[in-house]
Amino acid sequence: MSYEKELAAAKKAASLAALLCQKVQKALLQSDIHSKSDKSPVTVADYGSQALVSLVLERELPSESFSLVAEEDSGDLRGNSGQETLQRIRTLVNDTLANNEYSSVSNLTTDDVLRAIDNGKSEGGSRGQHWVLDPIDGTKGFLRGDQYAIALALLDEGKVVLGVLACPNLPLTSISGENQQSSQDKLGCLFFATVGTGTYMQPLDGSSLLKVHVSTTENPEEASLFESFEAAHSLHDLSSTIAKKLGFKAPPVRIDSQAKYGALSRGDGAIYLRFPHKGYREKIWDHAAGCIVVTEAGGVVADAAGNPLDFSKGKYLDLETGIIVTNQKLMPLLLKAVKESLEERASSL
Ligand SMILES: Nc1ncnc2c1ncn2[C@@H]1O[C@H](COP(=O)(O)O)[C@@H](OP(=O)(O)O)[C@H]1O
Ligand SMILES: [Mg+2]
Ligand SMILES: [Mg+2]
Ligand SMILES: [Mg+2]
Repeated sequence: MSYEKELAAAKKAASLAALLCQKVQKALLQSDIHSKSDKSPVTVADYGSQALVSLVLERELPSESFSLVAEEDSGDLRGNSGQETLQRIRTLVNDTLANNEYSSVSNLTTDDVLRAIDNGKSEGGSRGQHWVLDPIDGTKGFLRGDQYAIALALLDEGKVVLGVLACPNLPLTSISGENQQSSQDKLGCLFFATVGTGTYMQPLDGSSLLKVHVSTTENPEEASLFESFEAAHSLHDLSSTIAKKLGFKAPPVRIDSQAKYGALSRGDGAIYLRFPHKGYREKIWDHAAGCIVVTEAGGVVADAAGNPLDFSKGKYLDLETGIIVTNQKLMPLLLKAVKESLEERASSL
């Protein structure tokens, strides 16, 4: 089955959401940032992005069975304290629609916006098709002015069949360790993949198209390792033990969001390691798009036991703690180093 129509709609939706996020990041007001019940941050851009993607997908792909599993919900926007924020989201969404090809639907009410956000309430699963959305992945990076991604994927019978990653702050050129970033670098990448057809990258303005491949290096000494910027999201000391075992020379590249998967898909680095603290449960929207972007570029994504990720179990990924991403040649070596490091860590605790 081809997913051409779905891909075109997903690229449109993610690109439009990226425009909204860029506008907010440029002029971030303190009043735009809120704390969710789990204390994680959420901004008007997270909500606005979710509403836009939901609206564009529904409009481009009319279907009775539209299902979206997305990170945010409208709960905090419905009370009195949420009204000002809701108005701001509505203005952002309407302005973004009006300035693009959707001017005829840019008169949304606050109820329309709440409904669009809550469209993302599906639970996913192993039957039928479900869209999976992280409207801003890396909200902490977004707030720092660093990396973030709009991550959109499609599940069909429990498998990821399409993924789009919009990374507004990612340079179009490599971010590998030895490449010093310069302020001249052009920013803004869109990665996309459908099952069986490879991974492509284009500038967010759509001006050119490039097929990308993961690094084919077998030698960790010449490779970069990616991990979360936030130490609370991944055990930096554990990845450093693994890196030492493998003989990595370069320090890790720490960046936020699924931009890591995008950068890996074009060979900027060779390994991405993610080891959350005990008890954390990974959500499907944090990995679905990134996973297909890397695998279609020739890479492998696995949990710490070497099993592929299973996206068919609802909102959560059910896995052996840890996510590891690399090319086919390095995976056996990496799994061995991960296993040894985890055993050493367990015996020292
Ligand atoms: N304690 C924790 N351990 C691991 N991941 C966490 C975490 N708390 C939040 N996250 C997830 O880490 C994501 C960001 O990943 P990264 O560290 O690679 O930038 C967050 O996505 P959001 O920013 O969409 O909420 C969130 O889902
Ligand atoms: Mg979040
Ligand atoms: Mg996320
Ligand atoms: Mg998010």
